[in-house]
This record gives sequence, structure tokens and C-alpha cells, in this order.
Amino acid sequence: MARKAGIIGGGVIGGGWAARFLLNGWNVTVFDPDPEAPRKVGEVIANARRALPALSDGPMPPEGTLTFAATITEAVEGADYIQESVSERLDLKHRVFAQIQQVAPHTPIGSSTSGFKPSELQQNAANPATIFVAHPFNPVYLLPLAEIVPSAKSDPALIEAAKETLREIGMFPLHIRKEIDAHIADRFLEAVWREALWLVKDGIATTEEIDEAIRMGFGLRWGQMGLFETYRIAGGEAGMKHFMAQFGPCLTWPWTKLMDVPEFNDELVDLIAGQSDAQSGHHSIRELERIRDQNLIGFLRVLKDRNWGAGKVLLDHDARRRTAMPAPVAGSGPMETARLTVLPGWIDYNGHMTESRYLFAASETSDAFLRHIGADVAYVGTGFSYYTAETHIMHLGEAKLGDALTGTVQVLHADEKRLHIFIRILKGDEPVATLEQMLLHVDMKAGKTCPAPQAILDRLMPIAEAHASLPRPEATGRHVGQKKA
Ligand SMILES: NC(=O)C1=CN([C@@H]2O[C@H](COP(=O)(O)OP(=O)(O)OC[C@H]3O[C@@H](n4cnc5c(N)ncnc54)[C@H](O)[C@@H]3O)[C@@H](O)[C@H]2O)C=CC1
Ligand SMILES: C[N+](C)(C)CC(=O)CC(=O)[O-]
Repeated sequence: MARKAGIIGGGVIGGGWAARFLLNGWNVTVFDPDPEAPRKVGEVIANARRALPALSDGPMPPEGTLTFAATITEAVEGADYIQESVSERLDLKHRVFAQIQQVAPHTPIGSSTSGFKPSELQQNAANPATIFVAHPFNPVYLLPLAEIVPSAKSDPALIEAAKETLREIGMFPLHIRKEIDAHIADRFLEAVWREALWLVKDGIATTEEIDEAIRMGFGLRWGQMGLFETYRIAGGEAGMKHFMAQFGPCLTWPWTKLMDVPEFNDELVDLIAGQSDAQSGHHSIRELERIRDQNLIGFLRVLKDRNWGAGKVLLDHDARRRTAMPAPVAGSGPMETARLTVLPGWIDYNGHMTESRYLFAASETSDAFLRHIGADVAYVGTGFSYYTAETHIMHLGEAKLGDALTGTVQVLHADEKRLHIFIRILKGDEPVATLEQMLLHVDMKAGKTCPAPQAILDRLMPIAEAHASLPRPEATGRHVGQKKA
């Protein structure tokens, strides 16, 4: 049964958490007294539906259910995990924790707080041990980092379990060993933010020029290597020691205004907001969110292809999901084994899914079927596998960006060596393509076909027998140029 996440606070961050849990198959109940919250959360989830599946290379789990509760009690009752994302005020967070713990005294409560320490959050709590910082980054449904900050009063086992929960929804829980105001990442962000405010206030640069200075240069580097690895390389062959020796003395130069806070008055707010409007006001916030999401998807996909940084987290998440997925159930009809969303990189110059992706979708579908009958990665590791010997694709419709596709397998014939299947790639109930394939069981070392072992045949044959009574697809055995019957 799907687990339940109680989301308290449905603003920018609460909406992002709701989306991440929901799209990873959790049931989500949100409480937020703002009557606009369901609309706002709905818009964040709509963005997430367009974005998050694009990072997955396997079927997404079925979406959980989303409900809005009238009270905190209703939202957290029976929850397996609770995430608090109310406005950044300590008194408000204390009141919320007190209400939560009246009904859920033992459930993990992660707080999205950007700055408060866990010991501050836990003050006067009925059960301080369950409250900890789980600080995410916007957009929560795409960025993997969650800073997990416990205090001395936290329950270590509960913290480990919470980290595991976050991994299950594709996040990277970074355990912060010592509590500190603003954790790790926000200390950087505050430093950068302060310097940027000074540069604008002193008339040195506009908001646009500052953003160009970041996104055309060091911002690109940081997304893949961070600060220290980047500077290690910048030290040349002599590495970090040389870098420190060369640039260390600059630290005493009067370059930074880090300790100095610009006076935060209406004049500064208007100056920054005015320049920001001039820079980006021609886009709505929702448009900017979509541009940001598509850019992030592009970066993250490259990192995933390279098994590097945040890309590793995505690969781990795919692998976890694959193992956690309930095996497809063989019924009397074709077996649904794959669910895919059409990604931006799959679209060709004709504005629809490019032909190579139909083969990709089919191999996702047949791979899942092979895993189901026991020909999984571990089996391939023993030196045996199924190879595709022949494929015939028929294009019957168009798949467009963001379309949800499912892949089904119908077994046409199976024996010891051969597996003859018919794959349908469906958009809704309509096939956009069908693929007829012949797969052969092979001894990979010998480089030739051989009979599949009994364990695989025991799983395969009952499906083949059940499918034998299905109508044979008209497209079976077709060749190019043949007139439709
Ligand atoms: N916006 C950001 O970039 C980030 C914010 N955070 C943290 O996330 C938390 C929420 O921030 P945002 O989502 O940005 O703020 P927000 O202003 O977008 O949302 C806060 C929400 O809390 C709701 N709220 C107020 N009182 C409530 C109550 N008693 N019960 C339930 N909901 C209540 C408000 O109606 C509002 O919808 C803060 O602690 C913040 O520090 C963390 C990471 C990034
Ligand atoms: C501005 N902020 C301190 C709320 C930012 C964060 O906490 C993290 C983020 O997403 O930048």
C-alpha cells in the first residue's frame, strides 16, 4: 500500500515536496490555511509532472493521491513522514510542531527551514527526538539535495530511516554533523547574496550583469564539481597546495564585504526589484520556472549519462525503483511492463518523437519483460542473455513532448531458444507504434544460441500459453510495402 506524507505548508517549497512525494508514488495530504494553496500546489505539481519523469529511464510508479486537509490533525494522522514548510518564523513552527505531535508524536518531522537549528526547532516540543532539519533546494522536485541536520536530542535511528525515505524519493540526504545557523549551503548563498546586494547598491553592476557573471562562468563549473575540486584543478599540476599559496594572500585584500550588511531599506528593495523586472519581467514566474526546469533537466541528463555528481543520484534512484517495482503480473492479456514520458531530447525536426526512440521504448518494454522471467542483470552476469535478432516497427501515430506512453508485451511464440514477441507502444489506449521482435537465448561466451534454463522457461511458458489464446495481431509477419489488410 502507498505510504502517506503529511505536508504542512503548501507554498513554493511545500508544493515542491508534495510533487516529489506524489510522483514517487506516495499519497500526499497537504494542510495550508491559505485558500489559494490548492491552486498554487496544483501549479507546482503540473510543472513537476512535465519535468521529473524526464530524469527517469524506467517506468515511474503510479502517482499517489493528493488531498487537502482542513486541519493539521487530518493531514498528519496515519502519516509515515511529515515535512513542515510553513513560513520562516520560529514561533509559528513551534505551534505547528505542537499540533502535529498531539496526534503523531513518533512520526519523523523534517523541517524545510533555511536557517533555524534543530535544537531551536525542538524547544518545548512534546517529543524533540522526532524533529530535525530537512532543508531542500528549489525546485524540490528536481534538485536532489536535502541537508539533514539532527541535534543531540535527535533519535539516530529515526534520522537514518528519514534519510532512507528521502533516498527512496530520489533525494541526496547530506548529513550535517554539527548544527549551525543556515546549515552549509545557505551560508554560501548568504555570502554570495550579500556581495551581490553590495555590487548593485554601489552601482558597480546590475542584477543582469551579476547573473551573467555567474551563469556564463563559475556557475556552470559548480554544478558539476563544486568549489574545492574546481580550485584543485585551477592550481595546475601542482594542485591545491599551489592554488592556496597563490590565492591565499588575496583573502587579506579588501575585496569582500562579507561581514558588512547593506542597509536593508525600501530604496535597496526597489533598486533590486526594478532591475530584476527590467531583466526578466517579460517572462511570468511560471514561464521562468519552466525554462529553469528544462535547463536543469538538460544538465542533469548529461551528468546522468556521465555517472557523475547529481547524475549518480539519478542512476541510483532508477536502480532502486527497478528493484522496488512490483513485478508485472501476467494476466490473460498483453503485459504492461513499461511507462515512459516523451522527453525534450526525443523530439526531432518534425516536432514529434524521433524514430530511434521507438526502439528505445520497445527495449525498455522487452527488458522489463525479460527481468520478469528471470533474465535480469544478475542472470546476464552468468554469461547468458537474450539478444534481439530481428525487429519490424510500424509507426501508427505520433507521440509528442510530454506524452505518457506505456509498453505492452504479447508473447506470440516461445520455445527453449526463441522468444517471439509483439510490443505495443500505447498513448492512452491507442498504439503509436507496434514492434514485432524475435529474441534468441544466447551463450555470450560461445557467441551462439543455446536453450534457456528451466528456471526461465518455468516463468516464460505459462505466459506464452496464456497469450496463445489472444487474437494474433494483424501486423504480425508484415513486410515493408505490404498493403494493409
Ligand atoms: N523559497 C525558498 O527558496 C526556500 C525556502 N525554504 C524554507 O521553506 C519554508 C517555506 O518557505 P516557502 O515555501 O518559500 O514560503 P511560502 O511563503 O511560499 O510558503 C509558506 C506557506 O506556509 C503557509 N502557512 C502559514 N502558516 C501555516 C500554518 N499554520 N500551517 C500550515 N501552513 C501555513 C502559508 O500559507 C504559505 O503558503 C521556510 O522555512 C523556508 O525557509 C527552504 C528552501 C528554499
Ligand atoms: C533564500 N533561501 C535561503 C530561502 C534559499 C534556500 O534556502 C535554498 C535554495 O533553494 O536556494
